[in-house]
Amino acid sequence: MGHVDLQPSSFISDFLLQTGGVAVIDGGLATELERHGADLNDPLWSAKCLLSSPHLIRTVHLDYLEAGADIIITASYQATIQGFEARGFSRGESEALLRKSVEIACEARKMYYDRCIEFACDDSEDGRILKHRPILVAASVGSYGAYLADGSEYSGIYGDEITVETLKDFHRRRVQILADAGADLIAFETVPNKLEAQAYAELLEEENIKIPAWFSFNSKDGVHVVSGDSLLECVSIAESCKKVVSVGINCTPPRFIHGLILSIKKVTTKPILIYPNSGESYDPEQKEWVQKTGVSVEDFVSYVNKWCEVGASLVGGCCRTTPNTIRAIYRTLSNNRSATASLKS
Ligand SMILES: C[S+](C)CC[C@H](N)C(=O)O
Ligand SMILES: N[C@@H](CCS)C(=O)O
Ligand SMILES: [Zn+2]
Repeated sequence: MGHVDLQPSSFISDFLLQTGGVAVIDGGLATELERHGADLNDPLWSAKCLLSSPHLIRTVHLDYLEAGADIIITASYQATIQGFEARGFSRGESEALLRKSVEIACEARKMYYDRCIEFACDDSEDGRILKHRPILVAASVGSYGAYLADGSEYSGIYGDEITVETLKDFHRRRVQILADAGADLIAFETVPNKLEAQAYAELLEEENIKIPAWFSFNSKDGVHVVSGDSLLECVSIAESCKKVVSVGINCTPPRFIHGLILSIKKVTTKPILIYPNSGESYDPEQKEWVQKTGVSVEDFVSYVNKWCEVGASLVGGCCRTTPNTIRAIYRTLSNNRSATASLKS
């Protein structure tokens, strides 16, 4: 990926030095797969495409890189060994599918670099950003609630039977496989409650996971994480874990982000990441979004500089955001980023 130090403490700060102070995360992966015609009404949701259309996943990763993303997130959000086994795959086949999610993203990065050499230009006439730069592949780990495939990652209510140990057992092998598959970091995404944050932090330490991680929580009131647990307590768990290199918020309406960054800043010294959704709401029964309840790309992007001013260092989009959103974020940030880079040179 370039010359980024692999020490957790400086991993993101070194990367940010190379990106001009702020890094761009990609946008909704499942959203784009659906926009290209994939039917995700399935317990595996976006992970279904690892079986049916890996080429489409690669295309979407490439589209995000050409829109200016510095970090792409793999299609493993709802890819679990338990979910694949329920589909009739063997343990070995299920593990291979997890690895495949990382391989696809790495292939897209390689193809992108090849295109940069072929068409060398920072901003081509057709709007593609073909700029050789360090690119990180983040291996997505969606929550236990995502595996339940009923929208539980938006409630975070797992019931009394689910404990830290249950969650560690659920995620252990999956995290080990993804960590050894060639990704640069693990993206624990859409973390809905404190219990799961605790389980991830313990797994990172106990399993001696060799790559760093980020923790990204979701909120539906701008104050707590979705379960109602304290955001500050959740962020503090991330703050205490040396292997966590960034902490923040994803898949949360843009209107809450400003306040959430101000809260997070009180309890972390780590770089803050945010990749909100469009603000639309999700119907878990139909597995569909309630359209037109969110904000336009223009409104979304109008917040971006403010989010950075108050402390966000990595900015992208989650569900219902597209390469257009990411291109607009890239453009909004690029003036600031080149100014920072020239000050440092
Ligand atoms: C982030 S939500 C839109 C993911 C989808 C959910 N786990 C489902 O299977 O419906
Ligand atoms: N990385 C996942 C997150 C879903 S909340 C996606 O973009 O589909
Ligand atoms: Zn999302």
